[in-house]
Amino acid sequence: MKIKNICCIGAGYVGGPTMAVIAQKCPEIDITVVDINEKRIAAWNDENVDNIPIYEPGLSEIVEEARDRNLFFSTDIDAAIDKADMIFISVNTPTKTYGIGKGMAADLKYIELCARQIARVAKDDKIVVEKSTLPVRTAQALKDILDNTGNGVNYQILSNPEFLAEGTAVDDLMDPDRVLIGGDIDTSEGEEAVQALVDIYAHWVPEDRILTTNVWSSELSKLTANAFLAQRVSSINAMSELCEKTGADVNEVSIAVGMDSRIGSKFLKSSVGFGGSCFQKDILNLVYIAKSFGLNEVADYWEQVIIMNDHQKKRFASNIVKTLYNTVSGKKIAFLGWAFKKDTNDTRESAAIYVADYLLNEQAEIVIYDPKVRAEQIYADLDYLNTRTEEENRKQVKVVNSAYEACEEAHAVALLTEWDEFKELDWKKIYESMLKPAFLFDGRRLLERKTKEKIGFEFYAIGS
Ligand SMILES: NC(=O)C1=CN([C@@H]2O[C@H](COP(=O)(O)OP(=O)(O)OC[C@H]3O[C@@H](n4cnc5c(N)ncnc54)[C@H](O)[C@@H]3O)[C@@H](O)[C@H]2O)C=CC1
Ligand SMILES: O=C(O)[C@H]1O[C@H](OP(=O)(O)OP(=O)(O)OC[C@H]2O[C@@H](n3ccc(=O)[nH]c3=O)[C@H](O)[C@@H]2O)[C@H](O)[C@@H](O)[C@@H]1O
Repeated sequence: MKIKNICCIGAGYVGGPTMAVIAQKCPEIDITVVDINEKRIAAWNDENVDNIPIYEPGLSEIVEEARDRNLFFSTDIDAAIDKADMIFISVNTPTKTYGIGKGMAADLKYIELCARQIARVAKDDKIVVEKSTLPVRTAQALKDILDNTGNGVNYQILSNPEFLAEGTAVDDLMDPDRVLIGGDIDTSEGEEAVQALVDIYAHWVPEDRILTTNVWSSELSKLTANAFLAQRVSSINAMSELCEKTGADVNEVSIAVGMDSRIGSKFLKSSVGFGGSCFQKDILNLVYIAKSFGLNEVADYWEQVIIMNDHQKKRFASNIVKTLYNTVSGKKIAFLGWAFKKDTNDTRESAAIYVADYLLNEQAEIVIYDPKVRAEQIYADLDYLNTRTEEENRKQVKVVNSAYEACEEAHAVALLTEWDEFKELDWKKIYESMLKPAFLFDGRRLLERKTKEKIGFEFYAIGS
């Protein structure tokens, strides 16, 4: 079966870049990415390609090449569904904030709305692809909704989880470690649907890296991969606290441990804590699923990854207060970085938000600089926590356009995101503009201790 038209529901961090790359690699397929968010679609269509809503190195060039050739962004969801042979669902699946499973389970209302819309609109057979990260067995629920419309349309449901990381989305999509496709491989229709998706990826991914499994293995592998990755960060962060007490250095420990080929060197960088839209939500979801099967030990095991991460963020913030003579009330703290990692404008669950909230509770004044995050986003992140009024957040927090401006007359600088440009700053100039003693807290192990101490900073870095 040859796919001619694809519709992707959800023009976010996954839907946008993923479809842009498929469009570039498969010029014979027409791809329409749709969303209910009109502003987002307008931004994807912005004449100036630098204004597309998601910042990812290399993405704007690809969008520029494929847009209006075989890549389209639209709010006309019905039309795109009607035309498509294959429909990707790439909508958000946040943690539930209400009802049963509140604070843990994945909220599947957006997924269900998509399924109902497809069921209402579709007139001919469709392959529906789960691109969003979903609890294991969600495909069954999708199938129930789609099959019960009684309009004679046949659906094949595939699971094709996305493993891209933000900041490297384009590279990850161009050269993935693996592409995972789960389908109903016991039937010939299922096999045919799986093959249709394999054929798309095979335009640029070597076939030995395209893995096909049953649907449940595919759904569960995505949650497992994120849990394992986050667990590595929590594991090294747990060691960072022990390093600080013993004179060991977490970077040295990480290199020594990572050289064991059974352990591997990647994802062992100690930090102020992992952020991002997915690690926490996906682990909470895993914990919820385990509990719902009565697997309490399994649930507790994975929950500890989150507990450790919360501890790391809190410990970084409380260390700032302790070091600044047990009070930051009325003191100016400069924040370098707000995004949850470098090379992205995404701030979801960024450690910086929680460190700021802690310090604001201690009545600090915070001045923030991030090269890619806008002031409205920073205020929205703080307001979302509901810890204080919007007016108070605006009074206590300022957002500025340069690192130097942020640090001027600050009592302390906290480095929260590992942007490369922070390494190149004129740290002597920063030191001179600060109040003394000038404290520098490196939450990312980005800066070299020796040179900063030589300048005169009181220097603290995670894990040393
Ligand atoms: N952000 C990431 O790096 C990764 C995310 N994922 C998963 O991919 C999924 C999507 O994540 P993101 O792209 O980050 O989310 P996002 O929030 O950036 O984008 C989702 C989009 O779906 C739209 N949407 C929601 N309901 C809709 C509906 N009924 N009809 C049309 N549009 C609708 C929203 O308006 C939004 O623009 C999630 O399940 C996430 O766990 C997987 C791998 C990486
Ligand atoms: O499902 C998802 O959303 C994605 O989640 C992560 O990608 P992402 O969150 O974009 O970014 P990561 O590079 O994984 O970083 C996550 C957080 O962990 C932190 N981190 C990462 C690695 C490390 O060694 N130390 C560390 O503190 C980062 O600073 C960041 O805050 C996974 O890496 C992707 O494979 C997955 O597709």
